[in-house]
Amino acid sequence: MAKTSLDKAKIKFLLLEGVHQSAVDALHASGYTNIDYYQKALPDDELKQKIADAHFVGIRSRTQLTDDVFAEAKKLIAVGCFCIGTNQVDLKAATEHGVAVFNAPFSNTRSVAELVIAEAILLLRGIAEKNAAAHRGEWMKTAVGSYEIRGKRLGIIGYGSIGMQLSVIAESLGMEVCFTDVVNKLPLGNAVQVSMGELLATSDIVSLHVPETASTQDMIGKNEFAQMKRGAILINASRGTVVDIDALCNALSDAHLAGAAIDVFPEEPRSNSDEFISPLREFDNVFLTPHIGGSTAEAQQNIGLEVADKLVKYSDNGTTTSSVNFPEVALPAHPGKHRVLHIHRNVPGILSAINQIFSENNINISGQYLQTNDKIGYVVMDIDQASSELAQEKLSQIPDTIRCRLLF
Ligand SMILES: NC(=O)C1=CN([C@@H]2O[C@H](COP(=O)(O)OP(=O)(O)OC[C@H]3O[C@@H](n4cnc5c(N)ncnc54)[C@H](O)[C@@H]3O)[C@@H](O)[C@H]2O)C=CC1
Ligand SMILES: O=C(O)C(=O)COP(=O)(O)O
Repeated sequence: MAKTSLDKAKIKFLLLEGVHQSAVDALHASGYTNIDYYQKALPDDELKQKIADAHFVGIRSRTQLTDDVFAEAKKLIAVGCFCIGTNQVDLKAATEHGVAVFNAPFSNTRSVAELVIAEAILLLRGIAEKNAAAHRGEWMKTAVGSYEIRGKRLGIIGYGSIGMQLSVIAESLGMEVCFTDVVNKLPLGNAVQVSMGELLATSDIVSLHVPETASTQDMIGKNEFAQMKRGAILINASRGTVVDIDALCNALSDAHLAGAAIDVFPEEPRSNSDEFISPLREFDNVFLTPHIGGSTAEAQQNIGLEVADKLVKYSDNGTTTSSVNFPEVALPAHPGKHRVLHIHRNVPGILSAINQIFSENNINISGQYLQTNDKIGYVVMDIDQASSELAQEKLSQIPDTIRCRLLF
């Protein structure tokens, strides 16, 4: 088991939102036992209080890590998003505080795609409505407005990991697939890339798979609904901010849309004991699911293992592979040596300042690794034990240093 300069029992992990047990087990197996675990997202003031002495925090999509929260998190080394989206984290603030952020970019992709396909089939058969009616004692046996998905056109907005997975499954069921994306993408199978206008005007089902960004805010509103075919359906398992909910309610009230499946909302309850409030509750022909697109046993277990592993590697030896905000460095073990990790703003002259300190103090470097992105530089040096504290002290004084850690 790798040793760290700080006693592992003192390295505190704050895990929120019911992160899967596999993460806890993986941390324990690597010697990290100081785990503060919560099933729900914490209110802002409690979050600030709990994060103040945490070295690592694990969250899912609900917890907002803002600049204010990072300002309180004086000891924080890394954030693990146990999900795909990282929009809930102020990545700029994380970077400026020298905090590496990791996520699980693929582990729940399949779960989301399967849910979307299931919803597409059920919505084209009017099952949401018929099911709700049956629960009230009504018998809606009719073929009117019921269709197979075979031969129907699926329009995917955002052809990334989930959009592409969905595309393949949909084609295997006999659907025709078109998609739109800000980037030119290699279409899988017979899918075709089209403009947003063409996608909206020709698709029987429109499914959203974009991240939450400024460009996707309210991307589907009144104008977009007006361009959709009468009787089409909308599926949103991306982020709540992507759809204008009032405009969606109007499109449903006017029966312009035949139905919808919405998994994500602009405001989501913090825990299962809080009420879910939405104007969509009145529509029988809308599947409302509590942000569970990625919530399957398979996905959650894999995410737990994947993100815990990334946090452990970063804590044990400084590896940042697949970090979403840090330069990526895959580091070998450093037996018998101390490892200095220097995170700095990416301005000219830092590497030469570092090397000058080593040369002036006669410190031999047995391994040096450097990677930068547009914001920060990450330099890792393996040196003799006798010089490591001096090196850390001197390196910390270099202007534009964000953080300097020592591992052994
Ligand atoms: N409901 C749930 O439980 C889950 C929701 N998600 C959400 O799904 C999103 C997508 O996930 P992935 O497919 O893995 O992400 P991805 O990053 O692989 O794909 C996103 C795609 O959207 C495209 N895109 C970005 N801005 C766009 C715009 N303005 N117009 C058109 N295309 C645009 C990108 O170029 C990319 O191809 C995540 O960011 C997350 O918010 C992810 C997992 C579970
Ligand atoms: O992976 C994502 O981006 C999701 O939206 C899933 O979020 P969750 O972990 O279920 O809160």
